[in-house]
Order: sequence, then C-alpha cells, then structure tokens
Amino acid sequence: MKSGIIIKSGSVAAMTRHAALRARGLHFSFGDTAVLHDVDLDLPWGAVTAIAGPNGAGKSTLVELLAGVLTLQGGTVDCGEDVALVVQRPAVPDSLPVTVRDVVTMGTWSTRVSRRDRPGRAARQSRVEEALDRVGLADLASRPFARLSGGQRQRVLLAQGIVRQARVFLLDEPAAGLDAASREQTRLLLATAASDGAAVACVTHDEVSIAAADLVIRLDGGRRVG
Ligand SMILES: Nc1ncnc2c1ncn2[C@@H]1O[C@H](COP(=O)(O)OP(=O)(O)OP(=O)(O)O)[C@@H](O)[C@H]1O
Repeated sequence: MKSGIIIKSGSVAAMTRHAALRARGLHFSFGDTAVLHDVDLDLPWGAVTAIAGPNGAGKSTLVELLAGVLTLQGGTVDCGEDVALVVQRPAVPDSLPVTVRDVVTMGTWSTRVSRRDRPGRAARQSRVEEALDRVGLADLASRPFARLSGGQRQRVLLAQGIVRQARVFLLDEPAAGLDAASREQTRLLLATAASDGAAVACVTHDEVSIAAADLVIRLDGGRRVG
C-alpha cells in the first residue's frame, strides 16, 4: 500500500487537483482553548490517508470537522460527496433493540438517491449481506449492536458506509483495541475501499497502518507538521 497506485501513476499535484475533500484554514477552539490552527488538507480519491500525531494533537477534532459533526468556526471544507464517519467508540443504549443487520440496513436509507432510482428490496438486502460478509460480520448479523465489541461496532459502521456507497470514509482510530489479525483485516478493508476509488482517511497511532498508508498527514499541537 505504501506504493499507492495514485502516487505511482500520477503526481501529487494531480491528486490535489482531484481531491475528494479539500479543507483550508481550519481553526477550532473548545471554549478559550484553541485546538486547531490554520490546518489545510486534501484527501485524494483512491487513496488511504493516515492522520497521525500525539495524544491531544487535534486529530479527532479535525475528523469531526471534516465530517460535519462539529460546526466550522474558521476555514472551509469542500466536499460534494456522501461522507461515512466511523467514530472511535460507537455508543448505543443497551436497551435499543437494533441488530447488526438493522444498523447496516440503515445505509440503504440514503436520501441522496431519488425514490425512483432506489434499488428494489431484494437488491438492497443483498447489498447488506455482501457488506456484512466483506467486513467479516455475517455470523453476527442477528446479534444486538449493543452486544458487540468496540472494534466490531466500527466494522458495522464501515459496512453501513459501504452499503450507502459512500465515496469518502473518515475513520477515527479503526485499529484501536483490535488484535493484530483484526487490525490487518481492517487495513485490508480500507485499502480495498480506496482501490475501488473511495477517499479514505483514518486517524491512527498504529505504526503499521501509518507505514501502509498512501499519504500521511501529521498534526502536533493542533498544527499540521507534515
Ligand atoms: N469536548 C471537548 N471539550 C473541551 N476540550 C476538548 C474536547 N474534546 C477535545 N478537547 C481537547 O482538544 C484537544 C484535541 O483533542 P482531540 O481529541 O482532537 O485530540 P486527538 O489528537 O484525537 O487525541 P487522541 O490521540 O488522544 O485521541 C485536546 O487538548 C483535548 O483535551
């Protein structure tokens, strides 16, 4: 993956021109505490971008701004695409009776496709089953979402994004708390999404994931340092 297809076949300048998501001059503060200072970035199509940096550098804040979960205070984010956000610790009340399959099926509720162009029920169901299979959760499809581990919940959200046919995936520490085999499986999933053309960005502390990424964005103290 370090030999990212795009880097080898085109220039970084070309990737920048065709960025799936472009952010300029991002500033963000929690109260009086500034946590991001003038951050610029481009997420290219067809590549995995690792967002790295020490604890408290502002990585999660950055991803939440890019996904629109936090409201911009300064700067711009341009992205005309459906963004799938896979948060660090997907939470759900224990009493909420939703299964893994239900959560993935929510990906078929896209409002970006007109009712007329929406695939039929059977096609939607088979898309859900394929996505469950792709993230390795087919065996857990009927289990309540609240009874999954953190890493499994992240994979469910990833499957939901796949079903939604999201073109931009933002993941906050998809490797955190996973064993080596699951980390490798997640890296492969992200690489496959990128080789299918999606723009993938993941916050990570995992050196193997950073080394495997096509591009690395480094933050320190809320500033872009690489
Ligand atoms: N809701 C909040 N209210 C106040 N300060 C916050 C809040 N969320 C984050 N911060 C602060 O903003 C800074 C950046 O936090 P952020 O979670 O974005 O860093 P991070 O790089 O993702 O860290 P980590 O690697 O530990 O997950 C930290 O100093 C943190 O304490």
